[in-house]
Amino acid sequence: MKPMIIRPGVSKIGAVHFERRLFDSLIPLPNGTSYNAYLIEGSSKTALLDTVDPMKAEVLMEQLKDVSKIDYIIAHHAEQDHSGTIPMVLEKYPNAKVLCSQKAKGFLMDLLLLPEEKIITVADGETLDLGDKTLTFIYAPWVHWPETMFTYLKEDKILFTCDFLGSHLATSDLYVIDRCQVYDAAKRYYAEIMMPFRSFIEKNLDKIKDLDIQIIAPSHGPLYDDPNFILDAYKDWVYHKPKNIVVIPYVSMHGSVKKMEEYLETSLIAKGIKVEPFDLTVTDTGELSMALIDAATIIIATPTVLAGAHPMAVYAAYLANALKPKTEFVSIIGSYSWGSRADKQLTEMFTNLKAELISPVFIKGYPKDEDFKALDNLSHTIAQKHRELGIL
Ligand SMILES: Cc1cc2nc3c(=O)[nH]c(=O)nc-3n(C[C@H](O)[C@H](O)[C@H](O)COP(=O)(O)O)c2cc1C
Repeated sequence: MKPMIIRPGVSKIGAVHFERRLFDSLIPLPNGTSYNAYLIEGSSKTALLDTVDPMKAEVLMEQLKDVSKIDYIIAHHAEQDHSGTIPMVLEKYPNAKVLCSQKAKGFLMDLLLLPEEKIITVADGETLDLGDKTLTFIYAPWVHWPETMFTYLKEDKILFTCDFLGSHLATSDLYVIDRCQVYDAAKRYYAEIMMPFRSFIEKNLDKIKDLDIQIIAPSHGPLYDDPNFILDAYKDWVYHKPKNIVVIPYVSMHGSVKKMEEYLETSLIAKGIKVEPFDLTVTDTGELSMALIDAATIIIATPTVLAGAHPMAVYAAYLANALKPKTEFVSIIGSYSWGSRADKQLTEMFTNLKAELISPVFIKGYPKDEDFKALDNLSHTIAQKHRELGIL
C-alpha cells in the first residue's frame, strides 16, 4: 500500500494485514488488522512514528524506499507489532535515534536487543522540534503496557494514540467510513486489550481532554477524523453503569446443563432482562469478551468433569476475571452425578471482580421440578438486583 497523505508532511504508512486471523497467539481476528506507522517530515527533521510487525517489514521498507533520511523513530510502545521492525529501519538509517518513554527503553533493549546508545528517552510533556512541526510526548501508562506514550502534533492537531482507541480492522480506508463496522471492531479491541485497565483509561482520557484534536491516529485500524466518535464510545464502555444484560457462557456434554441454561434464559427474558448465551464449544472469545463490557450479571453454566468444572467453563471464568468487566453480579449453575466442587472452584476464580456472588444452583443429573424452582428463584433474585441497580 502506498503512503496516504493526512496533512502536508504527515502520512500514514505501515501495513494492512488482511489475511491475519490470530493475534498474540491468543486473540481471534475476524477482520484482520493493520500496523499503522506515520511519517512526519518537518522543515528540518523527519520522524517515523512506530514501525510494523516484522511479518510485514518488507511493506514498510518499500514505503521508505524514497525517504532519504529519518532523524527520529518514535517508539510509542515496545510490543513487537509496532516496534519489531525498528532494527531494520535503524540499519537503513544508521544515524536515526529511537525516542521512547523511560520505561520503554529497557523493554526495547530486552525485546529487540537494541543497543543502548541508539535510544534517547523523553519525559512526559517533552516536545521535539522538527522545524515547522512540533511533537509533544504524553505518557499514557497501562493502555495497555506500562511504557506506552502518545504523541500530539500541535500544528496539525493530530493525536497519535498507538494501541489506545484502535481497532483490529484491515481496511484500505484511511478514515472511518463504515461507522458500524469500526464501532464493532473498536469495541472488540477495547474488550480484549483495554478493559482490564479501566482505571488507567480514565486517567488517560482525562489527560487528553483539553487537547485540541482534529484527528486521532491509532496504530491499528482506520483513523478518526471525528474524534468524538471513538471518545464517546470509550466513555460509554468505561464510565457508564452496566446494562440490563445477563451473559451466560455455558457448556453441556449430555444436555442437563443445556436444559438448565434454556430454562433460566426463558425465565430471565420473561422478566424483561436481555440474555446473551454463549455455547462455549463454538464461541469466538472476542464475541464473549465484547458481551462482558455491558453485562450486569454473568452466569457460568457447567457440568462436572473429574470433580471440577468443564475446562471450557474454567476458561470462561478465567477470561471474565482477567478482563475485569463492570459486572455487578455473578453466579454459577451446573450439574453433577456423584460429587462436585465445580461451583466452589469457579466462584473462587473471581478474585478480580468487584461483583456480588448470587448463590449457585448446582443440581444432580437432569433438572427436575425442584431444580426449575431453584432456577426461578435465581432469575427472581437477578431481576431484583437489576431493579435495585436502576437498570430494569
Ligand atoms: C467425562 C465425564 C466426567 C465426569 N466427571 C464427573 C465427576 O467427577 N463428578 C460428578 O459428579 N459427575 C461427573 N460426571 C457426570 C456429569 O457431571 C453429569 O452427568 C452431568 O449431569 C452432565 O451434565 P451435561 O448433561 O450437561 O453434560 C462426568 C461426566 C463425564 C462425561
